[in-house]
Amino acid sequence: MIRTLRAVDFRCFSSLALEIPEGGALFTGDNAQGKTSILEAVCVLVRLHSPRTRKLPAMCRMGGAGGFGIAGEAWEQERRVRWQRAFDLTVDGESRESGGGYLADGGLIVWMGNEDLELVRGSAETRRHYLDFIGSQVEPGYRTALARYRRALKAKNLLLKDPRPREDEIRSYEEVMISEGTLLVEARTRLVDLISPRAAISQREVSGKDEVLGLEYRPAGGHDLRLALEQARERERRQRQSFVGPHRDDLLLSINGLPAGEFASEGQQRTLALALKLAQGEALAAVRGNLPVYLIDDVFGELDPGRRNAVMRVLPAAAQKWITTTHLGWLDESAALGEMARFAVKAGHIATA
Ligand SMILES: Nc1ncnc2c1ncn2[C@@H]1O[C@H](COP(=O)(O)OP(=O)(O)OP(=O)(O)O)[C@@H](O)[C@H]1O
Repeated sequence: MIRTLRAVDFRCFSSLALEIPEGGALFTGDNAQGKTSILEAVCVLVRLHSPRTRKLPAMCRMGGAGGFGIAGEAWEQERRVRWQRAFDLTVDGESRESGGGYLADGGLIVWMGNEDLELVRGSAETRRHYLDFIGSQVEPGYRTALARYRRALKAKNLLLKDPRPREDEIRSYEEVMISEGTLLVEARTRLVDLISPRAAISQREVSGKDEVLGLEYRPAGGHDLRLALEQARERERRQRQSFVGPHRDDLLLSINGLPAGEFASEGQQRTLALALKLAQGEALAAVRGNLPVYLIDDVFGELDPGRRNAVMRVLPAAAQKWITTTHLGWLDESAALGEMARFAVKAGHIATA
């Protein structure tokens, strides 16, 4: 878990210093005061990644020196991230030369935010990312298989666009796609088996109703990628595009047997997105043997008070939670929140609430 967080010139904060108890913290404040930025800083400190942007300069405080720094004690290591055109990373005072080296012994986090609604409403790509994120954390070899598959796919697509495609070369890239793609399909099948029952329970608990959640993994090339590629060969050559393989997979989501993106109410869709993230957290905890830190960014606004309080109850009691919300009037104070600090956030300043 995370004990301290410090930041300099990050988003709207010229400087920020927090001590967080085991249970976590609740951050309240009006819109545009800096609540999300605090959670984003944690995400960058732990995973070198922001769920809001891929553009690192966007995180440097406007009017600052053109860089940012974030540091803190996370999982008993003192981590420090500095960025100014490039990363400067240290763990316990030792420099880490690469992002991979920095991340190798970092902790686990689960980000829950309103943008998760895209998991239900958005394209299949969002759901593939969701699976890939879990796969990379819990399946040995997943990240490597994905990288090799993507490289081979890119090369094949380039060759298909060539006015005189070289069939031998295309076939050799297809061999890589078949071997790595088969690993991905097998791993994604296992992941969906791991997540499904957990997500289904969360859906019922958060909704407080008998909402039956269905997750169905749909591999675009079926379970026999070689056969699927053979069958698609003519069409792929004609249209100069790759149509089959894990880059076209989807995860079909349904509630009470109906496709969730088209039929579920907004509240049900939001609950489903939360259920997927709660399942992600449980899957990470089950396989890796330690609890992730939950970063929960203002997901409550659009849920009815029953569902809001149910989310609080369903979150693992022992996990550290960092929660932002515009107000706490709805919170059932009798819920076992554990020891959580409370802060009020106003115009880039934080005060104990
Ligand atoms: N690089 C930056 N430098 C300075 N300010 C920034 C930067 N990026 C964003 N901001 C501003 O920081 C403020 C806080 O943004 P943040 O998203 O953290 O607010 P929030 O409290 O989570 O709001 P909401 O409740 O609306 O989600 C906003 O006014 C935003 O425009």
